[in-house]
Amino acid sequence: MRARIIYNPSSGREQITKYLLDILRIFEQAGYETSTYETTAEYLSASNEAKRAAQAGFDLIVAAGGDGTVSEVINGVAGLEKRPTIGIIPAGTTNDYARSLQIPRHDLLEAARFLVSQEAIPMDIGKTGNTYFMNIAAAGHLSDITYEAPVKMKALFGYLAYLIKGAEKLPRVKPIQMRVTYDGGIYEGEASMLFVTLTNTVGGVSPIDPGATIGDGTFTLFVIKTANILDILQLIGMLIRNGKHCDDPRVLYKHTSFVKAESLDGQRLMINLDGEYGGDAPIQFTNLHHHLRVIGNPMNYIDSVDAKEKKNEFVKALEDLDVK
Ligand SMILES: Nc1ncnc2c1ncn2[C@@H]1O[C@H](COP(=O)(O)OP(=O)(O)OP(=O)(O)O)[C@@H](O)[C@H]1O
Repeated sequence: MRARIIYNPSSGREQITKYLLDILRIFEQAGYETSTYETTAEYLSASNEAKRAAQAGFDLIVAAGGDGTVSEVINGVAGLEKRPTIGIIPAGTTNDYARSLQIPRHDLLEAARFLVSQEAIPMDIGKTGNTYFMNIAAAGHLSDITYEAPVKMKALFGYLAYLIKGAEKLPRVKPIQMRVTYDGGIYEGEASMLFVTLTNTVGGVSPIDPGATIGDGTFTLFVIKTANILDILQLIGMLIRNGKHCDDPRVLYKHTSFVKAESLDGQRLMINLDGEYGGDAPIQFTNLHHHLRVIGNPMNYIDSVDAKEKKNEFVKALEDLDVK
């Protein structure tokens, strides 16, 4: 068995290089003939190397970095006929995907030991055009906000902090007349944003969808029909407190294997794929069922202590704003 570790030396707190020899030792001792590749700032360096290594016959490709590196590695191999198993050493700042797979996130060596001791499981990924996403596609005003917000606000908790702190100052969010097509239905009407999710943790908030079964071939689709900031904050409160947002009449909530989103009134509908700009609507997302084998355990997600603390902070911030 051969493993290729693609690591981003600049991810997170730049710790990965320090632990690299120990990580190599863990993989070698587990029976992998292991080599490493250091990514560069050059566009798609992790992607290109992942593709090359897959074509060279590596059995396992480990993305050691943040969500950006993981996304690049997955995009490098997802279009190939023969795809290696993917492992993740979470060395970034948010590490959403690793969180949803329950990979240890606070100790790089523990993550490496986890990878050599756990099974790979088949995961669904999303496809739009020639781009793949593993966690979330978002569209609408919330993604507009992301581009103005500082980099660290990429994650959902960042969005929330931004929304909550700036609630009074935010420009009025104008609804967009949208058509959203999904398995067996069409929503046509006003909406401010939509989310298409594959895992149950986004920006550290989980579960996004208490009714989701990870890897069942469907996305969870949320269309937020309201553009009123107070309504949106209330929905966020429900998401954090009890998951009741799924049943709220201001939300369209579906499980579907494809989604098509269109803007009907000429307003720009920007798409964000796993935290990066991913083009404009009209756009179609397709769920590729069990397309990649990824090491981890996406079931039975339990909030970590830090997730609980963050949730409490947000509930408090919402209460301070008098959002019930
Ligand atoms: N050697 C390098 N020097 C500088 N930047 C790099 C290098 N290698 C990769 N990059 C850049 O790092 C970015 C990806 O970072 P990544 O997501 O892995 O870490 P992060 O931003 O710290 O974590 P997170 O996404 O979890 O916040 C890409 O934009 C990529 O071009």
